[in-house]
Amino acid sequence: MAQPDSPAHVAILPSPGMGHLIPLAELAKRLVHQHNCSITFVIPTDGSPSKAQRSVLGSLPTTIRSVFLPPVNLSDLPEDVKIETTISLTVAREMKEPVKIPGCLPIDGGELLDPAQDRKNDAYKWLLYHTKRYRLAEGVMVNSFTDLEKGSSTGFARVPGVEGSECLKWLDDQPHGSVLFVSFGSGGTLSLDQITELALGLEMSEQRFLWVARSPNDAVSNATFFSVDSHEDPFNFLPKGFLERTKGRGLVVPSWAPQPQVLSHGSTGGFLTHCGWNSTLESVVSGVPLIVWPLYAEQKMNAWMLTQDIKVALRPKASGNGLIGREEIANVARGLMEGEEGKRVRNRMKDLKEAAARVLSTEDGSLSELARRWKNQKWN
Ligand SMILES: O=c1ccn([C@@H]2O[C@H](COP(=O)(O)OP(=O)(O)O[C@H]3O[C@H](CO)[C@@H](O)[C@H](O)[C@H]3O)[C@@H](O)[C@H]2O)c(=O)[nH]1
Repeated sequence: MAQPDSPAHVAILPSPGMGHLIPLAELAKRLVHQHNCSITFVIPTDGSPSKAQRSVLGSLPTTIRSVFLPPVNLSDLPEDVKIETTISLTVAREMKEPVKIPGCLPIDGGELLDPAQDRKNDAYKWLLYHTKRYRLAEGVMVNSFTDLEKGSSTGFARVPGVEGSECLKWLDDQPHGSVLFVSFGSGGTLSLDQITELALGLEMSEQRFLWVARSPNDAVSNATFFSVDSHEDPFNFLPKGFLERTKGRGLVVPSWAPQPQVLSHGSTGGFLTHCGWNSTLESVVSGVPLIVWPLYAEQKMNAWMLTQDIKVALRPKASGNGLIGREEIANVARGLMEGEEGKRVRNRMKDLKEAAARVLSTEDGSLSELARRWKNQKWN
């Protein structure tokens, strides 16, 4: 409850999906740094927070706090449920299910340790404070042994560390502007046949590439929207011998890569993207031209704008069976990285990068006005 000259405390409720959390995290940083607001993220979820969510939230200044709402059980929804319904239910429902801690048997909330029971109590805040700091440690010694707590030790080993640095190191060794980054956002998945065509197309193109691969889903194209992680090892679905044949020239990473850092790396020269809006903006900010491959949501509209209006992207065509074939992928990848058409979109992207830098370096008038209104708001 802000007094006229005390800083506003803003609660941000991002709807599910990394593509919604990431821009709000950027907004939160601006509100803290430029307008002295304090921020609490209130995050809905259908399970335990994903690695990617934890990594974004963990990278924020300590003045930005986050609390996770109890996970919602969505298992009784019909199979053909649309993502908009799932998102709405995740934001609206109260959870009565046992808490799912990674690697552990689901446990009734009442059985959790005492300080977790009363959110108003200081002990609860200290519990959150200390547990969040565990991830800062290089390692953790635990007074137990694996056979006693198999599940939880596996879950614990999956907590994110310096993951992602592998691909940045690999990029360091590649020539300037030579690598095509291939990624379908936080939720995008392809069918098995399409994965095969994409892999063989990248191979045929003879371009360098960094591909964030997920296991296939033949039914929907946004199968990892909520969880990011593939359910099965994506490498099991690549064509036989593909990794060996492209070794050195291509790198495949499972499920997630540090995308903004990849896009701003000097070796990255193109981005094959599903056209999520954040991916689009991140590419613009880094001046990286695009190959557009829209999958769901409003991505076709973004692809249209990028190819037809501002003309910073090339678009491969699907064949009669709905698949984008390997030859088409190879041609478009070569076209972007080496062709005349690629040169044209690259130059336009360079101009846009400069325009984006101008916007980022100036004070945002509308945000200042909003912060001023929040600050002066009279609360009942
Ligand atoms: O391996 C990865 C994959 C993604 N990201 C990040 O995740 C975000 C993905 O956002 P976005 O490109 O917008 O894709 P979605 O997560 O699919 O976003 C949803 O929300 C967007 C609006 O916020 C819409 O434009 C999209 O269509 C919708 O799918 C970006 O910041 C990426 O940098 C990574 O860091 N590493």
